[in-house]
Amino acid sequence: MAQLVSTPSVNASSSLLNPSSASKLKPSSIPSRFRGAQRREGKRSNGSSRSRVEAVASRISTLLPVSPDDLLKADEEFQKLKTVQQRGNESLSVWSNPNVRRKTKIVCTIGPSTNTREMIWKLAEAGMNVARLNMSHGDHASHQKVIDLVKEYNALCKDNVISIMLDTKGPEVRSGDLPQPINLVTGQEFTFTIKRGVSTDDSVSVNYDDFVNDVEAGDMLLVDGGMMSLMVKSKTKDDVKCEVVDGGELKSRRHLNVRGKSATLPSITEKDWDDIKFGVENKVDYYAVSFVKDADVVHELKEYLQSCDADIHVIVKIESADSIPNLHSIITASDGAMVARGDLGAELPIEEVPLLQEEIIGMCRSMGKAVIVATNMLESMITHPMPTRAEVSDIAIAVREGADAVMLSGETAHGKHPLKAVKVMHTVALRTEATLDGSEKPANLGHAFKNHMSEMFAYHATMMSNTLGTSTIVFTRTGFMAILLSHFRPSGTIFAFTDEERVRQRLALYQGVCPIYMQFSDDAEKTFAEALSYLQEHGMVKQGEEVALVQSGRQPIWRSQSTHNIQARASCGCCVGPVLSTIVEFWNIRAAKVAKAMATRLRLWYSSFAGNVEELMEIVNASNYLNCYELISFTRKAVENIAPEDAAVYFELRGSDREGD
Ligand SMILES: Nc1ncnc2c1ncn2[C@@H]1O[C@H](COP(=O)(O)OP(=O)(O)O)[C@@H](O)[C@H]1O
Ligand SMILES: C=C(OP(=O)(O)O)C(=O)O
Repeated sequence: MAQLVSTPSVNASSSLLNPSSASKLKPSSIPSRFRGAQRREGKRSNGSSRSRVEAVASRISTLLPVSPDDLLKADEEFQKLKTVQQRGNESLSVWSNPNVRRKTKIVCTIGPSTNTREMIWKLAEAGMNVARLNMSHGDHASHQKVIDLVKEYNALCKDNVISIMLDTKGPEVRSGDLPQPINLVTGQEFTFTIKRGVSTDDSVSVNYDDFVNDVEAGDMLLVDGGMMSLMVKSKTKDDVKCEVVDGGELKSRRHLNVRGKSATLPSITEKDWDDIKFGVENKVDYYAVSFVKDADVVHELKEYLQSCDADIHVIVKIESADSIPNLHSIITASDGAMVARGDLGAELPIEEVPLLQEEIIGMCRSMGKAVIVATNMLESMITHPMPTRAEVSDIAIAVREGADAVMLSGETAHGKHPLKAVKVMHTVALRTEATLDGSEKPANLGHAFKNHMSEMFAYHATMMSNTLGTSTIVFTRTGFMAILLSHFRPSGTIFAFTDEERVRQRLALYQGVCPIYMQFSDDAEKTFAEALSYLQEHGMVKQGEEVALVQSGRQPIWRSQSTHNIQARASCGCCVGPVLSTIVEFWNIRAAKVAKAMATRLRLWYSSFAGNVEELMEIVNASNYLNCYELISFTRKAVENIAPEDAAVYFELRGSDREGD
């Protein structure tokens, strides 16, 4: 069951997000598709917005979509409505905690610079949402310590939560350990050998025996994605002899890629299976699986996880040349993807990376999967306290392209300025988000979800909360509906209340989701009241602010017999009693038949709304598609015409579908 509620919102200030700071932008400095906030500002000061809202709303109510063309026209009208309505109370601005207000999440790789209690705490307070453990480095004992520290933080800190992501080493090829860095000079001869433990001035071990078989004379070897490069000249049984093309300092355990080739090892190696078991024992939230080449490996891992009853989500790292032809099936099989630009830009020509980034983000967004952009985002901050301008732009682009999260690697693992790097990422993401017109019609996820009813439900809930300018509160036991809502990218925050600690921890990765643990009461009103007072106590929602309530679940908290339920409410101050309720329930209404079933099964209860009931019924009777436009225009009229304390309007549609989350 799912449910949506709404009530009037209040502005809160934030240096980056308040309307006055947004209006300081020069119009010409923002591309047109990002000017929504400005358009709204301009219109807001332009006379009575309420009467214009009414005018547009009434036009919408006469334009009932009965064909695809009508839907387009209705959409145009809907866009006009959005530009004139009051949205000074952007729900983004109500988050007092930096982690909460920002929508794009930050993944931090934990390493020698950050693996202490003090640094984990400081990273979390600076904005880290996900702690990444790179199994290419460290041992189980050192990773165990970090996992324990993050869990300790999560247990103590009720209003912030950090996910744990275990990143497998995969079939990567690395040079061996060195007592000290070797200086490679352009033009010199240098040998990589499969013999173990070699480190001289002109040779070093590699960790992969088939390296000699995989490379040919003429291949270009890239160290650390191209920081240094060597041309293969010849090979023997054990050695690959090279000439240094671009020299530099070779340190311990550096990445080696052969330009244009993937290693022939399986994606999950024996070491990876060991690390995966370690992840199961420690109940991590995510695996980031390195060098995935096809969907089979994801199915294999998921089967294994199911066999040991481990509820861990799988993020595929897109970094192998071989993965590109199989992108669609790989992402379909997974819970999300990481654009691992380091290896991707080594296996493929570097100029392909931004194009692939955009394509992978787009694919994940259309398939309802999480997506992370990784590597080199603030690389210069490993040594410098300030980022380059190009790095700042890189973060902004990932945010605009719609990534769920952006990732820091060496910046937080072994950099000199880990906290500054997180703060820069936080500020740039937040600033960029403030220019995005989040009130756009939500993305259509097509048939990405098996549970089509839930998808449609989340779509309309998003539409309604965007139009009314509210945050969303979702009650979820499995996280499903919170994740679904996140994929539709509502303009307001998604406050996800869950009674499962694991779900709370997992949801930290998802764009726009603020996960909160709460025990659900059998009494739905009590649960609502507790959720609202939690948000008010924590300064996340102000008294009188509009909120939208959405509920979903096989074990619903709202009404035991229903599956889906949208409700729009207006509350006065901290009063949670319904002032305006619009409840739409779907039961066994298959997608194609939704419209008719909804209209014919509609029932209406009302009090103090006599004036508009006839009009409402006209809308409903004339329409064979009761959709969000009508709900919204109806809701707005009701809000504007009724004294909030005594209105109670409630209409309901029923079917018998039992799907849910
Ligand atoms: N757990 C760890 N222990 C020691 N060093 C680490 C650890 N994690 C990361 N690092 C260091 O931080 C660097 C950057 O991290 P990352 O990008 O995740 O690694 P890599 O690029 O080597 O795969 C690594 O190359 C390594 O030097
Ligand atoms: C994120 C990446 O993977 P890793 O840090 O494990 O090399 C990458 O290659 O960009």
